[in-house]
Order: sequence, then structure tokens, then C-alpha cells
Amino acid sequence: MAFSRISKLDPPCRGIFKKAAVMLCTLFTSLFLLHCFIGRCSTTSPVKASSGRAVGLFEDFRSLRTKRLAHQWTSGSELTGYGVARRSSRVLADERTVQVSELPEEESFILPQPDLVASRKVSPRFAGRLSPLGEGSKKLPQALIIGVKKGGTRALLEFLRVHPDIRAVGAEPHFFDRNYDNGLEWYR
Ligand SMILES: Nc1ncnc2c1ncn2[C@@H]1O[C@H](COP(=O)(O)OS(=O)(=O)O)[C@@H](OP(=O)(O)O)[C@H]1O
Repeated sequence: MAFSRISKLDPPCRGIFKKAAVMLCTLFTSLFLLHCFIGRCSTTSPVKASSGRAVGLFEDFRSLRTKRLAHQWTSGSELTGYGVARRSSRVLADERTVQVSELPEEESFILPQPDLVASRKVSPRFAGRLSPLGEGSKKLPQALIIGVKKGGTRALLEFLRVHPDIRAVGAEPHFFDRNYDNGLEWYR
């Protein structure tokens, strides 16, 4: 009989089946967790409730991060000349933005609209982030890095860029030596 034959499998063979079962369980669990965290559960899915909780948790973390960034930009020293910029960051230069006072406490931080970021060619580094300059507004720089070739200007730029209050251009614009004729409108 087939059953008696299966039950007579030697112990090493059963061990392999056990290992395979454990591996499959681990794989399915990992896939399930991944599925929940990327928030792609369909509405008809039976795991909707648990995935909703996972997505909610993720949203909470994102909200906390946003608050932290906003706090950094709206408080602290006025010495750098960014005080005005910080205040202006509360009202972005776009009609789609909303006044802080009109929002409940939880939504009191203004985020740029995704299409605004795309249309104003904001660096992907700043996409979805609050900016002290007002996302998408064109301004002349408040500081310049001047240096000879191979003088380490790129390194200095990258170090400055790490600071959350500093927004730097992606590539060196070379305005004064190569693009001066293009005028200030180009430079903005
Ligand atoms: N702190 C420090 N100490 C010593 N050397 C440094 C430092 N920072 C940058 N570098 C070196 O500077 C070179 C790049 O300079 P620049 O960014 O001005 O280059 S560029 O002219 O803009 O292309 C580049 O040198 P090369 O690697 O020989 O090109 C960097 O390695």
C-alpha cells in the first residue's frame, strides 16, 4: 500500500521534508511581511486589516520624521540669515499650499505637492522634503563657493549639503566663468 510505503521512509528522508516545510513557511512569512510593508494589499484581500495596521505604522514613522525636519527648520538660531527663509517656508510660493493655522495640529506642516516638485525640477534629493527656501521658488544663492580647479570645492559642497538647512545645486553651475552671458535669470 502507498501509505505503508511512505511511513517506511528512512529518517534522513523525513528530515529533508521537515527542512523543506520550515523553509517554505519562512519564505511565505517573509513574502507576507514584505507585501504588508509596501502597502500593496488589494481591497479584496483577506489580510487587509493587518496590512492596514502595518501601513499605518509606516505612516506614523513618516509623520514623525516630517515633524522632526519641520522642527529643525522652524526653530533654532536666526544668525545664519535663514530666519526669514524659515518663516517663509510655512507658506510656500504656490496657490496650492495651505496656511498652517487652517490645519489641525497633526497636519500643521506644509509639504510640497509632488507635481510641483516635478514641474520645478527640484532635485530628487529634496523631493518630498520641507525646504527652508520654499520648494520650487527660484532665488539667487546666498553663498558662493569659489575655488581653483582641484582645490577641493566639490568636497566642500558635499559637506555643506549634509546640513538640513542648506540646499545646494546638484552640479557646479560655473556661472561667473562659463555662463555669465546667460544672465541672472539663468542663474536663479
Ligand atoms: N580634504 C581634502 N584633502 C585633500 N584632497 C582633497 C580633499 N578634498 C578633496 N580633495 C581632492 O581634491 C580634488 C578635487 O577637487 P575639486 O572638487 O576642486 O575638483 S574639480 O576641479 O571641481 O573637479 C580631488 O583630487 P583628485 O582625486 O586628485 O582629483 C580630491 O581627492
